[in-house]
Amino acid sequence: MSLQSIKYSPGKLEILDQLLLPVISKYIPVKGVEDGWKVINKMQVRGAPAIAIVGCLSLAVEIFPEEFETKKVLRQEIEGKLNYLVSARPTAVNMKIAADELINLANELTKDESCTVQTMKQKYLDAAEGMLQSDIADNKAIGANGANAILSNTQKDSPVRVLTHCNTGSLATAGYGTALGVVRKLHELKKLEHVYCTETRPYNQGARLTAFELVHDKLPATLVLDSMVAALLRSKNVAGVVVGADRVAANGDTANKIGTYQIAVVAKHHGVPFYVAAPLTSIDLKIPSGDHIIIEERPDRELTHVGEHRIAAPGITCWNPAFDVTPAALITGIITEVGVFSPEKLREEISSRQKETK
Ligand SMILES: CSC[C@@H](O)[C@@H](O)C(=O)COP(=O)(O)O
Repeated sequence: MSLQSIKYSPGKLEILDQLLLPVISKYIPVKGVEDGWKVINKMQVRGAPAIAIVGCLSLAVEIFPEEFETKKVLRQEIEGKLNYLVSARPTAVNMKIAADELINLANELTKDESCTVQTMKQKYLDAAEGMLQSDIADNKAIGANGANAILSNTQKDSPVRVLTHCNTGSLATAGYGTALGVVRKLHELKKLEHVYCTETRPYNQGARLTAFELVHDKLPATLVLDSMVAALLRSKNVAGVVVGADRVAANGDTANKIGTYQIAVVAKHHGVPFYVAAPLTSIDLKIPSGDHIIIEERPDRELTHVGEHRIAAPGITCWNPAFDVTPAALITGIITEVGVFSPEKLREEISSRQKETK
């Protein structure tokens, strides 16, 4: 069984504390929105889809035991608290899209005279819980679409070597993963010769989390440092790079974990296809390009220390953007649950489908 980052039952939410992995596997309770904001901001839970699911479920467990006098009060609670959760980490769009969707639902139910306040609360709980189920199904579809795209660029019957960055697996989602879902699907099809995962400094999502998942699930895998990617693509016959996304703009520019951009540049130089795997909930058609994406900057300590151990010279200043933007021109295809699209086709293909799914 693959790792489970989020455990939920009505009124109870726990997350696997990703700051402690891979040394300690410990679930911690999330009792409400304040806890939800903190675990997202501290990165005890991280990965764009997992952030959104935990955020919305943290409000679900908070309102579960509460009684609301009117629908207006409940609606204000939903709007205020979801917007607060959006502020925990600004780059990934999934929490914002989920918040907007749930606030719309609350607005509609407030207007609907046949709906009681109890029914309105239950509908919020159902919608938040539904995100857990739909995320896994979407990831499986992304896995199948992505494996197919990578294999279609190669000689059909030979297993492939791929490279991935950061952690996009079960730990970053409700399960299975996006880019790591593509890797998992290749393995299920017996078409994965090898996966290379980058260390992903400074937070080491690759070395700590992706490597943990790959070892746990017994996939043929090797860890490389971020600085080894050019050497790797030159010498190891890698068939494709597949990474996740925190926000894809309408023109296909993609914000993802810092270091993604330079991998895309290196992939272009070596003629290696570069894929972004992202659910529709990571695609932000409201912004025309990556220039409009706010990049979160995190504390210097992530660069100067590994755990409690200082590795940088005291007194040095640091720059620590958590994400970078890969220009669409470097992206071969964006793998979604509804198909694989070139950046140029993204807006046209996705706009109707995002509406359909609402
Ligand atoms: C399916 S996870 C997609 C992205 O969120 C992932 O690639 C990433 O950049 C995670 O960053 P993180 O800072 O660990 O939340």
